Amino acid sequence: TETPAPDVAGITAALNAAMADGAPGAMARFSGPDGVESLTAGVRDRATGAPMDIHARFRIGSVSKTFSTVVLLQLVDEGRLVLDAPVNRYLPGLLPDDRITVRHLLTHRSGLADYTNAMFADTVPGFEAVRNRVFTYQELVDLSLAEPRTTEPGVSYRYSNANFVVVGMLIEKLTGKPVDRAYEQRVFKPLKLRDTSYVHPDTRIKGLRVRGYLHPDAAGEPLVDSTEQTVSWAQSAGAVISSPADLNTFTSALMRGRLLSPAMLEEMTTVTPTDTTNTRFYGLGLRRYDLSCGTRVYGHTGTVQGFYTYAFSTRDGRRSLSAVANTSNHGAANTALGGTLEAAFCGPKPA
Ligand SMILES: C[C@@H](NC(=O)[C@@H](C)NC(=O)CCCC[C@H](NC(=O)C[NH3+])C(=O)[O-])C(=O)O
Repeated sequence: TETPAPDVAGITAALNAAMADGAPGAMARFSGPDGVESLTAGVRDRATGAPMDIHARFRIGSVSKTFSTVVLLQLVDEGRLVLDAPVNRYLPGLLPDDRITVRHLLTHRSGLADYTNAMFADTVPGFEAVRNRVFTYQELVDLSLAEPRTTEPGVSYRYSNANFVVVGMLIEKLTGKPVDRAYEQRVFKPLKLRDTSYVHPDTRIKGLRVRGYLHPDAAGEPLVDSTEQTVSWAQSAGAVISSPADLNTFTSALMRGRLLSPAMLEEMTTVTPTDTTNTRFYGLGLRRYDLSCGTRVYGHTGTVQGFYTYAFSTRDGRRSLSAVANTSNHGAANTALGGTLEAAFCGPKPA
């Protein structure tokens, strides 16, 4: 089937809708057979009024989970660990259930509770309490284990940041190095992702950056500038910094098979439904969205204080979209931003 050209007006409309729904700014970058479309709206800094800039860097939240998954699956490809082995084989005594496997972590089917629900129940106080804190991986795992399991291992999809905290622990145990070295050597450098970094626990976004603004829970309260934080509450589950172009490069290279063996990429893109709409799926650290035109896109979404992100490619890696809005805790803005996917990959709506 021929690939429709992106609906550029539709992408712009989605960015403007995100702003109408409370984002100070938004931007999107589409890369396809006919070239690149870069679209920006609003501001990247409310104090200075500096306009959104397609080259600026921002926190990608859970899109980090796909970076962590790529590193771990490279280790599987190298025979360093086995997907269906118990996590406790590599991290003895860490988890209270030997039935929890590495695959259960990557598919959010481990049953490990997501400690962020309690941590951020009160959005702004919760954020202020941790924005400068530095957690060890073990402290985050302990927070999760203090809550009941959410499913028997492997039985149901239950999204949890704890899964990708354990993925970070596995990477550090198996490589003998901090996780940032693995990201750098195995993904950032080979793909020349010059705007992408993992600087935990440094709180800054270095270079040209987007400032992020957190919506408080109470309507009418002022936005909170949440740009500087350690993101130590997430680390390998959400602390990567990147840019629109680097995210396009990453998801495209992943789908083109530049990062994993064909067999491993097949494992990663083998999905199960995450809801009953039959359009949203999860593989290994990877979402699949089935769009209205039948196109399937693979990537991840991200939500971290002040930033909503989408980063997706088609299965052949020939078309990629990344989009960010510099707000969070405001679902309407996130849904509006998600409209960039249909516009980018399905083209103009039939009249
Ligand atoms: C869902 C998303 N997950 C992620 O990106 C991870 C890293 N983020 C979270 O789990 C949300 C933490 C709270 C954000 C805060 N919300 C609150 O504080 C709510 N009380 C905010 O919106 O900034 C994904 O996988 O797409």
